[in-house]
Amino acid sequence: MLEVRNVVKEFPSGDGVIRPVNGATFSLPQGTFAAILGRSGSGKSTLLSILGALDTATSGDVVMDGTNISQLPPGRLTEYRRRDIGFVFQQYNLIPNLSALENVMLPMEFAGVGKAERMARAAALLNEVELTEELHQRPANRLSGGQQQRVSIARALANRPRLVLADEPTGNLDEETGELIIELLRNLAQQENTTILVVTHDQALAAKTDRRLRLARGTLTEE
Ligand SMILES: Nc1ncnc2c1ncn2[C@@H]1O[C@H](COP(=O)(O)OP(=O)(O)OP(=O)(O)O)[C@@H](O)[C@H]1O
Repeated sequence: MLEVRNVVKEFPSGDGVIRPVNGATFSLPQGTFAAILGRSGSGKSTLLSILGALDTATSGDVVMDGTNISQLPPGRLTEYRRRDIGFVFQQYNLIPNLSALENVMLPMEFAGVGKAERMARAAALLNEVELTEELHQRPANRLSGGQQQRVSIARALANRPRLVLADEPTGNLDEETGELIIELLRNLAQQENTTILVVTHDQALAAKTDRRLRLARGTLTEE
């Protein structure tokens, strides 16, 4: 269960501050597939960074399965990010000179998983995202945008994270490919019992999630 309690994030701005997140409170039971909606500049990426421990909240608490992330020392925070969070980005962020298989194996190497297990898990995940034929292709020259995003989803799931954060994962894809990616995320949330939180502008895609949270003027409302 992910619990977000009264999270506030301020940035200095001129003489004062801006507060793109101003008292966000919600909770997501494990395995939920949820969307965050909101206009450009409404603070969606800021909130995602806080949940993924890439940034810290000004105040408030993020609690994952009873552990208050907001109070972890820096070393434990890195461990939390590495072990419990998977990230999916609009730009895929794959390593161009590594094969699809090697890209998915990499986070497991950082987590200290042995080579045979890394290979087996990476191949199984790439099979789940229907890239069995592309294991040894390199993203840069041989994979389409949709295929690269599927590799990045497999990579995000590599260490069996409790939470996957996806920032506009379909932003660079055509409508049909975008729908396939969302479908895939939904199925994986169920199969792997991972909570998935997707930031999207796309209402049609958001409609496929279990929960929709709208961020406006710093606060979240359930749609
Ligand atoms: N590091 C920072 N320093 C100062 N201001 C910031 C910082 N990061 C974000 N902001 C400001 O916080 C507000 C929210 O930005 P954020 O990127 O979270 O919005 P968003 O909803 O993700 O937007 P988009 O949909 O365009 O990606 C914006 O006004 C932005 O300029």
